[in-house]
Amino acid sequence: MDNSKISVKNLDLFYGDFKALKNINIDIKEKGITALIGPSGCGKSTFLKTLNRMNDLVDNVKINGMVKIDKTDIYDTIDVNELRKKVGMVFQKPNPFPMSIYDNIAYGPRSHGIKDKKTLDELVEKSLRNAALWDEVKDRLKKSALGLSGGQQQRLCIARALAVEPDILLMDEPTSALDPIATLKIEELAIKLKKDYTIVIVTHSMQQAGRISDNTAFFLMGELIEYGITTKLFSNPIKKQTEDYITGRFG
Ligand SMILES: Nc1ncnc2c1ncn2[C@@H]1O[C@H](COP(=O)(O)OP(=O)(O)OP(=O)(O)O)[C@@H](O)[C@H]1O
Repeated sequence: MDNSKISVKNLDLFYGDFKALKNINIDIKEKGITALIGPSGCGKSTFLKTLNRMNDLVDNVKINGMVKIDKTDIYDTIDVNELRKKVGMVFQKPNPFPMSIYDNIAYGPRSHGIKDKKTLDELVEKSLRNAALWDEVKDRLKKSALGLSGGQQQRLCIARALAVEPDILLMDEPTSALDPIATLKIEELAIKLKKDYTIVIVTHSMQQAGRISDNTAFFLMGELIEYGITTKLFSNPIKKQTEDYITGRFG
């Protein structure tokens, strides 16, 4: 599809001899939330990491096929640092750096050459506001990020990802370590951010996929079984495997 933000064609991924992704084809439109669901070990995280080449860091990984972002093959022509600036990532466990809240957010922009204090101050405030954290931390910016609650730390990690002004945000089970209230805040935040960003989120929770995503992709044993509009996939799945999974018959 021509207007895809992310276009994946015939993607296979091997860990050594093990084929973890099998001929994945998917087009993801700009903006909105795409949820990746499926039972443990089906390849959701592996697929997510192909979108910013995080698998490059794993030994013995072999990838065939094509991943295009904005029509550029990310395994061919693009500089990995530029790619990771454009495609931010948030992980399962909040992982703030052991430094102040301010420095956590300023870290990315500084590493991309921004030194001016006023510019950094503005970026820090904007990113924290975007991540719905500013009001809670504006009086303690110089305090350690490790003193924040788990939910605040996860929003800090989202703010840190936003600070380098990405287009795409990858989230790998971002609420699995959080309580229900912190989870709700992250979900509300994701819904707000999807107006401006293309978000791809791995979730174990079908309820979460149903609450926040526009489109859902169901994976099973390394294959993409079904992909479509979330409400339709959950109410009227095309494939039997999808129906079995969403009705709790396996997984
Ligand atoms: N670094 C690795 N080396 C070898 N095999 C791996 C590696 N990472 C993942 N795998 C295997 O690839 C398959 C897919 O794993 P992946 O983590 O992508 O699944 P997942 O759907 O995200 O699972 P979960 O929901 O449990 O996180 C699994 O069989 C897993 O054991």
